[in-house]
Amino acid sequence: MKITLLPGDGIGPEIVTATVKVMDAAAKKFGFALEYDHQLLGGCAIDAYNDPYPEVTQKSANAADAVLLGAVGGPKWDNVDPSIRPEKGLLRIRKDLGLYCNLRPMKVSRFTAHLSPLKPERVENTDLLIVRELTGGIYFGTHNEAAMVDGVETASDVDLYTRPEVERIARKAFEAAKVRRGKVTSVDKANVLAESRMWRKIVTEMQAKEYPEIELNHLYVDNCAMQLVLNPGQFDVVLTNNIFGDILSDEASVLGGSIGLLPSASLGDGTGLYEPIHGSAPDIAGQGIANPTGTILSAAMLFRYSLDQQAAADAVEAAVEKVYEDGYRTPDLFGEGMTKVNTQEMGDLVAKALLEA
Ligand SMILES: NC(=O)c1ccc[n+]([C@@H]2O[C@H](COP(=O)([O-])OP(=O)(O)OC[C@H]3O[C@@H](n4cnc5c(N)ncnc54)[C@H](O)[C@@H]3O)[C@@H](O)[C@H]2O)c1
Ligand SMILES: CC(C)[C@H](C(=O)O)[C@@H](O)C(=O)O
Ligand SMILES: [Mg+2]
Repeated sequence: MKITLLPGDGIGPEIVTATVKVMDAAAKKFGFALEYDHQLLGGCAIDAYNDPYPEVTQKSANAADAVLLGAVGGPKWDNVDPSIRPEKGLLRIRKDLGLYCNLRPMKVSRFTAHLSPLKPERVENTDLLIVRELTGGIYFGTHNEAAMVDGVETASDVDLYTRPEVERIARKAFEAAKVRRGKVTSVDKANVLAESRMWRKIVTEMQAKEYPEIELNHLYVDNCAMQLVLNPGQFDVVLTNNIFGDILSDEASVLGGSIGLLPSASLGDGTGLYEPIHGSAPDIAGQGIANPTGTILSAAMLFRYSLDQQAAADAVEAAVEKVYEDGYRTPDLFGEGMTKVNTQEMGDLVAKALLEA
């Protein structure tokens, strides 16, 4: 099976290297072959091709069974033309592969709940899935960069959704809720935004017509941000648009102790892309201390959704659990009585636990 590897920038190459060890261990154990094609995306691709999503990467990704991404971006490219920023490369690959559905599961682990910024008893029952629309909304509306309009410097971004875009992502959320705990919370800003009012209307109609067995409630995004801290256990599936999903998933991630733990799957009708939810962490890049767990768990999602290797997916997740149970931690989660490990040691430990299970 062909996997395009896009390590990207900052800590990206470190966490992807650690994850490949785990993927290789899983392939060995479950008897399938993985063929990797390393390509460039983001800042490193700007340096090499003056293009954050060069043609060679496009060809590889489109031909692959799945794509594994580290992260892109960093201060080195902060002042490049906005049309070729590293992040633009990420948006382009999402659009090119038609990855409208971004799944960001957040389950607080019993091994890290005590490191949550909240009291452990407040977070220990948290098990939610953010279903984020990924190829529409304000990220993909017209961007007018700052320019003088009537003598005033002005910039704007258009927030646009169509009915089919809302319906297909809402369907993913309702279907996910069916095999979870049967509840969808749709998050919008319908008290202010026309886009949100249409979103809420469509989601409400779909629940009534097609998913009466699913419990649906709506929250404004500001209230949702507060509820995530106050009572995260109330959420099952959180359905939301591109920008709110981006913000709420970083907020939710840290309830379990570190943003380094959260994986994601970006799915459409073709090749899927898998990446941790965090960025290139320039502040710790090159030190070998980044937590690769979110990327390793993204590889588990890759096995599950793109390669149909369910046993391998379960085994990767179980191996991560075992390594945490045994007390190994990267510095972001290090505490009393734990054994401190670096990025590559964490990858080695998970690979070993998987092979020995
Ligand atoms: N999917 C992506 O490629 C992606 C996602 C988010 C941000 N970015 C980009 O990354 C760059 C940096 O963004 P930022 O600093 O706002 O967010 P970030 O997620 O890179 O970092 C935020 C904080 O979390 C820490 N952190 C992140 N991942 C970690 C890990 N695996 N282990 C331990 N600590 C970790 C960082 O050290 C930092 O303190 C920007 O250029 C941004 O656009 C890329
Ligand atoms: C880097 C950026 C474009 C990206 C996003 O906003 O989608 C990131 O923050 C994410 O969460 O994947
Ligand atoms: Mg983000």
